[in-house]
Amino acid sequence: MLKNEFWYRFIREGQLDQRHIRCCIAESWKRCRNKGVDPYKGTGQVILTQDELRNRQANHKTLLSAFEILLDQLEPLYSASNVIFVLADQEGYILKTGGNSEGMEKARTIRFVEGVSWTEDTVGTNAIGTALKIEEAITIHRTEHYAVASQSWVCSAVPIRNPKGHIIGIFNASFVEEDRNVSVLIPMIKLMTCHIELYIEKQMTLDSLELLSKTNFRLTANQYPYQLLCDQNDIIKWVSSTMQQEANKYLNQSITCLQKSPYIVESKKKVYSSNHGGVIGYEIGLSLHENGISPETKTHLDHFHFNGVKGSSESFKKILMLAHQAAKEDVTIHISGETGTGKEMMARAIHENSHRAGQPFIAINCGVIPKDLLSSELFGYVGGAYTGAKRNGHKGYFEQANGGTLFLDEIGDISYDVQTALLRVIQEKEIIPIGSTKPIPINIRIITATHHNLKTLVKQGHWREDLYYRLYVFPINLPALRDRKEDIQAFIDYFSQKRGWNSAIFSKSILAQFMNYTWPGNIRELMNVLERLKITYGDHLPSDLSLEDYFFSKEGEMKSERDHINSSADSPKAFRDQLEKDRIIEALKEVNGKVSQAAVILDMPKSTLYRKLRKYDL
Ligand SMILES: Nc1ncnc2c1ncn2[C@@H]1O[C@H](COP(=O)(O)OP(=O)(O)OP(=O)(O)O)[C@@H](O)[C@H]1O
Repeated sequence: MLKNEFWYRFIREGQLDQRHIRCCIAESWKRCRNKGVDPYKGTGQVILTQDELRNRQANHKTLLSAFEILLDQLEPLYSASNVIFVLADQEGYILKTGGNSEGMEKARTIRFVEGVSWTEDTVGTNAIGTALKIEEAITIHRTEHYAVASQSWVCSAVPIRNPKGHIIGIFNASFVEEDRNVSVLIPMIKLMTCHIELYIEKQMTLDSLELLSKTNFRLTANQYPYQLLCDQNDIIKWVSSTMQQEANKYLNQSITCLQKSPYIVESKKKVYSSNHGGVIGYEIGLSLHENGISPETKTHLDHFHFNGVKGSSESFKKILMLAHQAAKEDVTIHISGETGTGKEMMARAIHENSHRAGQPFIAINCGVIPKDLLSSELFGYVGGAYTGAKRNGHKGYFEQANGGTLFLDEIGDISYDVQTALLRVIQEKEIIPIGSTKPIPINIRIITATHHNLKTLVKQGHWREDLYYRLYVFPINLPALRDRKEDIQAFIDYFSQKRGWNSAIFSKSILAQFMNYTWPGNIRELMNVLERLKITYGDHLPSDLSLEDYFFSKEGEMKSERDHINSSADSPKAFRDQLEKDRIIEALKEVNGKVSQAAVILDMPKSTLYRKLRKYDL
């Protein structure tokens, strides 16, 4: 049987002789038949306009350069034979052809030329179209082509991939000679394709470097406070200093990640290479959504379960939004904020809204555990590890929290040695209890908190920079109560209701004093003041009562205290401690020294209160 008899049988009768037709060809013919491709046509039919072709070529500048450089080098090869080389894009449009002039002339007769679509759907089974379909290199011999127009050709095509493995084009070699040894064709073209891919990779690195050198772009800087640079593939490569805090979240992510962010893309402008004139990336100008919350996230906020006052202030809504995102992503979180702003409460809420809910949540205040005991408390020890150790050893907090969340409060207070050990645990995801050699795998989310400015501690050399970056992955900065005063009424209602008090008894004058005060002890102090008023007056709160004696500090003193807090890294702790000590004394006085009752008033476990009594020598 003549070779094209198999083709005739399929076209006329739909018969496929599996012994003589390669499987990949049989599959392709079936696809062509299903798509209704006309086997008696098969010359190029779908043709781009000049402008469309120019646009496609501009979008594939690097690919074209690589192809043209290769063509120059292949000149001795094609001048001696009628081979032609074809570059197509990832959609099968021919971007460029080159090679033997006689071969090019023949190619023109079937419209195998620039700007023409050369897919299976348009011209039937062919090397370019079928290679795109099966995502593999393929040679199509003469009558294996579905359409007669191409049946005097032998063509080989290899997909060109970018460094991520995505197909960005096709490199094809075609010729019309009868008796050529085609077995070397595919390896040869694969080698050439490798050259193209290496060239593209090198060029992408150079483009990336050039893009980063353009970070001082001014065009959008005055217009938009937030800016990004993306590479050609829309991957974020640089964020402006106004977004620096969130750099970790966005760098090397696709720009589509902004859809769930508080930012809106306002402008996108091409960045051209000064070297080759092609597009190397985009300048993106951003603005904030109204209230800094994207509409999508806003609808999700209600689903974040928070066991306390959410309030209505925009500042806290933003925090809830961040917490909601953080809860879903299992990232390491650092919560900062003044004393009593609800850092532990937020850490717990994040845990409860995460996939780790139901697993342990362990909260430790690193600041109150004696420095020499902290390591053994965190990492545990085996029996007989050191003098004074428990006989059966001790399970450290890391192990206790395994599977869940470990909240390390006052992380700024830990020693350099503990920092080193902590870094190791984060990197290795295992702990080795003191006195043991056997590592225990650990799978937890770490949330840290501090009133210190960790960055300052790093600058001063007290804190390991590498650990800082490990912990500071997702920062959440809780607002002070004075910055969310619109929530004060909600807090009054909440705490009053919890203690069975009617919040309607607060006169306008008392509420005004609440609103005018600066709340250095934040929510905890507000809770305390309410508690003391309740104990003192019950339901008979005088409407003209002056709260001066109930507030931690008079307004004048308060201001200087706050200035003091802001000016030094160490003083807030002393200030906080004083505040806490005063609270404890007050509570004890009120219940005639009964620790368990004082613990209820102070809203802390009895064991914590005992620890604090020791700490403050009470
Ligand atoms: N949004 C809220 N709704 C109701 N109660 C809250 C809220 N935020 C905090 N509280 C209460 O305020 C008190 C202080 O909160 P928390 O201990 O979480 O603060 P903190 O910032 O961790 O304090 P510190 O820095 O002193 O450790 C707790 O009794 C907590 O229950």
